[in-house]
Amino acid sequence: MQPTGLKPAGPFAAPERAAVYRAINERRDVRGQFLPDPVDPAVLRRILEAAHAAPSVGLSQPWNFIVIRDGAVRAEVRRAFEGANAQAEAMFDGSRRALYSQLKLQGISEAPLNLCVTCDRQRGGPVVLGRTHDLDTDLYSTVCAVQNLWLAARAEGIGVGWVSIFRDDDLRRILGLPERVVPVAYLCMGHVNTLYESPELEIRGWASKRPLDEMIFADRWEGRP
Ligand SMILES: Cc1cc2c(cc1C)N(C[C@H](O)[C@H](O)[C@H](O)COP(=O)(O)O)c1[nH]c(=O)[nH]c(=O)c1N2
Repeated sequence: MQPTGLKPAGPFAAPERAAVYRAINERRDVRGQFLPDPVDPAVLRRILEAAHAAPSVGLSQPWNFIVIRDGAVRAEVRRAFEGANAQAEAMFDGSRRALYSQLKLQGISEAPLNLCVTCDRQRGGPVVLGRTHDLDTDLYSTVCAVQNLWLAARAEGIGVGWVSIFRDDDLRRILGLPERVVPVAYLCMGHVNTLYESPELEIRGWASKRPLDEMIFADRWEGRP
């Protein structure tokens, strides 16, 4: 007799597996391909349900989703990006700086929907199972929710672009976040007709994908000390 709550768990049927891997492999970070069409609330709901189904430390579910449609708020966020991006550009030298200045790194105003995924660092109380020795596991949990969201959005034909070039204080002020709440991911979202076949940063010559075999070590760290 199986204990209550268990159900059979075998591999998915081949087309279902293919769909999962397709979503993973065809997910892209979107900056410039957003269409102005609004995102259907039912579609957004499914995408947020996917995010909310993510694993979380001690089942603390530390995330919130701030849904931003207001153009005035987006304009303010866009200004915050411009300020931080000017600082960012100055951190690179020579030809890297020139290339950086040509990259489009956000679609805040073009995307009809922006979403800030936050992490409440006090969710679940003072002691959370699994977070007792690594306080950042609530942040890792929130990132799991972001990845679920990103994959579900791909399956729905909704592009997502993550923007992290902000001064923390700016986002906090604009979105009215209390001290205990961390803005983990600022996402631009909207319908897309086309997506790049590989990461745009690779196509534009900024960075390239590394082979998986370089990433796999056996038993111990095998890279540079
Ligand atoms: C935590 C974090 C933060 C950012 C990003 C991603 C992640 C995970 N990415 C997107 C990033 O550049 C992109 O994921 C990689 O280049 C790989 O491309 P694909 O996502 O596979 O298309 C990103 N992109 C961008 O244009 N502006 C940004 O500020 C950021 N910030």
